[in-house]
Amino acid sequence: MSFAEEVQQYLEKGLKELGVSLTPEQAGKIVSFLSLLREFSEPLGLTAIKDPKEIAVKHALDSLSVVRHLPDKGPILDLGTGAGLPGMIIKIARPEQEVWLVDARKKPISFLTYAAGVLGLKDIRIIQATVGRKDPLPRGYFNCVVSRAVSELPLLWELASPLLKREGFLLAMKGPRAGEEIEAFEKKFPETIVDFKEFTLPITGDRRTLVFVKGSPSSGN
Ligand SMILES: C[S@@+](CC[C@H](N)C(=O)[O-])C[C@H]1O[C@@H](n2cnc3c(N)ncnc32)[C@H](O)[C@@H]1O
Repeated sequence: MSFAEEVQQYLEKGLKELGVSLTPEQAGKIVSFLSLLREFSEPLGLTAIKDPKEIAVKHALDSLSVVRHLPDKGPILDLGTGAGLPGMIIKIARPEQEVWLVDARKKPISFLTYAAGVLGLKDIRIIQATVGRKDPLPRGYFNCVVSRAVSELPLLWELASPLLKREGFLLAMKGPRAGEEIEAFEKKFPETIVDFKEFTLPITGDRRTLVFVKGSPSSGN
């Protein structure tokens, strides 16, 4: 069985478990993206994961698990997208929504620009910038900033909050032991509204936590 066929099988199985439905075109684009990722992974140092099952679960299904929690409309930013995770998968799952992928490093940004062209994705902005350091991103513009494996919550909130609309929120993708981090965050930022959801990934059963942070209406973020 080819890499793409194997990834597709795991993806189909996992989508059922997640309760997410994609069109055949969207599923095909995800498989194509993961195949490109595998091809360019070693030369560009993009991701250490090579096994089709792990790629399907830890990259695609983990990224897809946030889609139902995203706002239906309005721009979304993936802060520290690296090889496009979760942002590229979100863009494929939400083709009509404006999605921005931002990373400080040049190589992943070149890869993502190429991949977006191959996949024919529209309304996607792929930008090399270090968020927080004279970055060119618009302030108060995004309905959601999503981020995986970039930093602890306090720094993430400091970077994300100026970019969010008043009603926007940060969605931080965390591992199984986010409780202490959330508690410490709430003490440091008592003016924020924090919520979280724990779940297990399909197929592997790995535990994950999604953390949602909003500025309180009176704090102006
Ligand atoms: C461990 S990688 C995670 C990449 C991807 N989100 C994932 O889950 O596979 C962290 C990424 O965040 C990027 N990063 C860290 N701080 C950043 C900042 N302030 N602005 C933009 N990118 C940042 C790094 O360049 C790196 O690519």
